[in-house]
Amino acid sequence: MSSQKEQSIKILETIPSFRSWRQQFIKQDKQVAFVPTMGSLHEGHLNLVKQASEHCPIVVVSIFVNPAQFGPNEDLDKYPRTLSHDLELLRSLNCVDSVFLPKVKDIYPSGIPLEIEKQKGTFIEVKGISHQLEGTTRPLFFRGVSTVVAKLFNIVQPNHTFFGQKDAQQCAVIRALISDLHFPIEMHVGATKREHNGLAMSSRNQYLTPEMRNYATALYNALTTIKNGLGKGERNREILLSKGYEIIEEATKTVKEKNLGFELKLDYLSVADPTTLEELQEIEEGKGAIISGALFVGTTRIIDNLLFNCTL
Ligand SMILES: Nc1ncnc2c1ncn2[C@@H]1O[C@H](COP(=O)(O)OP(=O)(O)OP(=O)(O)O)[C@@H](O)[C@H]1O
Ligand SMILES: CC(C)(CO)[C@@H](O)C(=O)[O-]
Ligand code: BAL
Repeated sequence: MSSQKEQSIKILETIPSFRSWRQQFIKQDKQVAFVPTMGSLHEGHLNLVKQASEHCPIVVVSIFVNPAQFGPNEDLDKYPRTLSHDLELLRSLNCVDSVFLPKVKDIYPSGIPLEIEKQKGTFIEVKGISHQLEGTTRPLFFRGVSTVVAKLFNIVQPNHTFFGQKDAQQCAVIRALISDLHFPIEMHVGATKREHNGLAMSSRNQYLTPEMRNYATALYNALTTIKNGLGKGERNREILLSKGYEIIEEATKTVKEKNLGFELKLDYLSVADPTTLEELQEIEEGKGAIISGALFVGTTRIIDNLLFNCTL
């Protein structure tokens, strides 16, 4: 079965061609698993695809760099686009049935200028959990993600969908979107894949030199220290966070002293309620927490999170 899949991976670039291909599995009553991505694939993505293939006989991956989730001053133009390598990787898995590669003009028929005042058409916002944490620095990010994911769900009509824990708030937002819009889709969250030094894999790691990648681990180390503190019974927010700040400060100082030609700058560290995503003042027994953060490594912003006694 696998070598057959390798040969017959269906590359579909239009919505009608995708819909028409999808139709056969409705007739055959075959379940479809869907992994949405922005391409530039790495082990984190591939692991989600493998999990998808364990759940359903049919696996669909989309590759679409979604303009609506980029701010006007973010990296839409330089976001890595490595389509032929991505397809090679997906073929090597022998479990992907179709790769959906929609065009911007088809997903956004009214156009998609990055300035919100100029935008036209339909947008989806999951209120209450889109504007804290990542939403503070990227206020339109989850509106863009929610909109494109809803559109992709309507086109792909998956039975199961797979998202990565690395983007924890995105998982919370998509779970709410599925529930609020009554999509008949079961959501799964795959564990974060990491480099050997702990750095969470991310397409944007390509922007980092090996030295930057080395110092970027300060974020993971800070989150791990906070989680270990919780594990040892510490429940005071300030004490927990201060240990994380210390690690970031030390790395920031070293990078400055060594004059490495870039800076580390902390965006935030957070210990938040897994349901409301609001900051926790006291971490109550049995409640759990999402420990997360974002760090600028030069101009590249990396994110990461760890879960304490909770799931997404
Ligand atoms: N290290 C990882 N481990 C597990 N899943 C991941 C990892 N990185 C990304 N994913 C998941 O893959 C899916 C597609 O993500 P995306 O294409 O944006 O890649 P990315 O590496 O997160 O890129 P970016 O640099 O934009 O953050 C998302 O569900 C995301 O959470
Ligand atoms: C879910 C997603 C594919 C929507 O563009 C993107 O936010 C991502 O890759 O995490
Ligand atoms: N995985 C998140 C996509 C983004 O940062 O735009």
